[in-house]
Amino acid sequence: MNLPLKSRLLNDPDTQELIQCLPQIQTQLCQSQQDAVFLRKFFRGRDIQVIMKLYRRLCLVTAQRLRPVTKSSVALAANTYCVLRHYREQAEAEELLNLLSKPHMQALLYSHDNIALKEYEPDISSLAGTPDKEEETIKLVQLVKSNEPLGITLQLNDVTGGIEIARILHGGAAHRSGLINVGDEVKEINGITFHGKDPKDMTQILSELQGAVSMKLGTRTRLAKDQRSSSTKVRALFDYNPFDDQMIPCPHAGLSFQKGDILYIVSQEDPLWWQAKKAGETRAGLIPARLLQERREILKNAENVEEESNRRGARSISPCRISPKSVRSRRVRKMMYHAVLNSDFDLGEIPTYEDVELLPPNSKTKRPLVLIGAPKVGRNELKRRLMVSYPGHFEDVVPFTSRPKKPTELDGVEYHFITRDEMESALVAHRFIEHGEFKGNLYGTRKDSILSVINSGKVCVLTPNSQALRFLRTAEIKPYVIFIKSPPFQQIQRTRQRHNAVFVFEGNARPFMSSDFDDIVQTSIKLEQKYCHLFDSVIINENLTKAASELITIAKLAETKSHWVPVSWV
Ligand SMILES: Nc1ncnc2c1ncn2[C@@H]1O[C@H](COP(=O)(O)OP(=O)(O)OP(=O)(O)O)[C@@H](O)[C@H]1O
Repeated sequence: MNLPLKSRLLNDPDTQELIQCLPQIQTQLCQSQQDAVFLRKFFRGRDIQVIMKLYRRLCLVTAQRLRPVTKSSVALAANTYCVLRHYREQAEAEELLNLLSKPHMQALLYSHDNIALKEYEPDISSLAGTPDKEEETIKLVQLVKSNEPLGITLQLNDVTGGIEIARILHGGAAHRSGLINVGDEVKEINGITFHGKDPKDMTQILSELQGAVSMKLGTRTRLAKDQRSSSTKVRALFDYNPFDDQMIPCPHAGLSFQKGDILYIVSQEDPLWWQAKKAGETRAGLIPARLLQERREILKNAENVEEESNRRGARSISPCRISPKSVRSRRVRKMMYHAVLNSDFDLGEIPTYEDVELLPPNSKTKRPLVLIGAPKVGRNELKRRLMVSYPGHFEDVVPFTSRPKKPTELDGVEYHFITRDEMESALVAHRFIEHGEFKGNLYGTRKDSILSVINSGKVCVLTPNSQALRFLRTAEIKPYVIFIKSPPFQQIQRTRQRHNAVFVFEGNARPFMSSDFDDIVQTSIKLEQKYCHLFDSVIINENLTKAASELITIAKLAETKSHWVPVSWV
């Protein structure tokens, strides 16, 4: 049976074949005349004829298409390069290495991969309907990577399984290119597929890439989040090495620093990982944000407190140790608390970052010098030497006491003599930066005594216990803190014995013993561990003359140069 079809469609061999089969189908399948009419109409319909034509075209394209041998010749060449480097002594290998390193060759391979990666199938979507407006676009970015990292970190998108750009580090190669955005999905880099892989593995691969880096990125229509910039400067209160950090998204993107380093925070976009750089550096790196570091420190402190309490159980230490009157000074020495184990201060502090600013020198009000150190390390000896170096320039403060005045003493010279009641009410009003009790009498240093030296235009020199730092480090006082550090055991023993140094306790002087040196060294180590983030300078008190001259130099610098201080002091 012949069906009247338009000649245009009759020329289509597939349609013709189908129509020729119709009588057979009709005989075998159609039970009723009505069904046969329906089938005839269906096959004569325009839609089925277009579909058949399309199908034939697709079959032709598939059969004729030239397929590339590889879609990742750049990666192949890179691998070959790495292998061949070990055979440089062979002329052929050297020649091939030369060839592969030529920019033209690399560009050729890169173009090859680009073409190979494009699927030149017929655009079915244009036949089927309008394309999806939400569909991502692919961009190809080429960067040249030297020894510096690309400056990106990766993260897994749990929904799509893709690996996305989590951060772009300020000043890094990716940032400078201006072509990469946070949220872009990394499809491929140098022919290596990223989708579905572990971001850590891919980060490692990224760090090993050298030379031209070809990135195929999927980018959505949504705008990448702006990287919030920040002009905060902080002093690091802890040491940090990204390669020791299990949590950092990419150790190569991290910035290592040491306690006391000043860091410029360039982005706080991520609540857990900030981007920071050091002074004079252009490239930023990742550092743990304050929030993250605080959490870590709280955990660490909890462990330390437990260890400490176990240790203390074994050897009990008096929390209040009072040192006696010095044979050299007419004033009672005021080491009233054990300097290491008063936990009030320690528990209140979580050393992460301190916001800082540069404080310029002020010729009218000079910053007090605060010498911190282990008992008997030599702070008062150094203070004395400093004060005689420029008579009238430095001044120490006169402490208060509830002890009755002796006939040989003058009020306001050795001490300010006040009653116990007056002393106690001043203590309640927090007027003392440190205080203690010795043989039933109260002794202490008042804050207003320090302020009056500062306001007199002189440089106040203090040797308080380390806990007093908490009350001294205020915008009002702005102390410059110098740690007088003990040298190791053998050196402290040698220098003190050579100098016939005396250990003064409860008014009695005796030579130093081995255990005294051991105490000084150990306490010094503990003090440094606990408070080094508060020190502006450190002097090792080994050779007395040298240490004193260092102190004089530091005192001059403290007075004449700008220094980083807590931002609230400026
Ligand atoms: N570098 C040094 N070399 C030799 N002897 C030193 C040195 N430094 C200090 N001394 C001596 O050590 C002794 C203790 O020093 P000093 O009294 O200054 O200690 P301190 O830290 O002020 O003690 P305290 O904490 O009791 O106030 C003194 O006899 C002092 O002369």
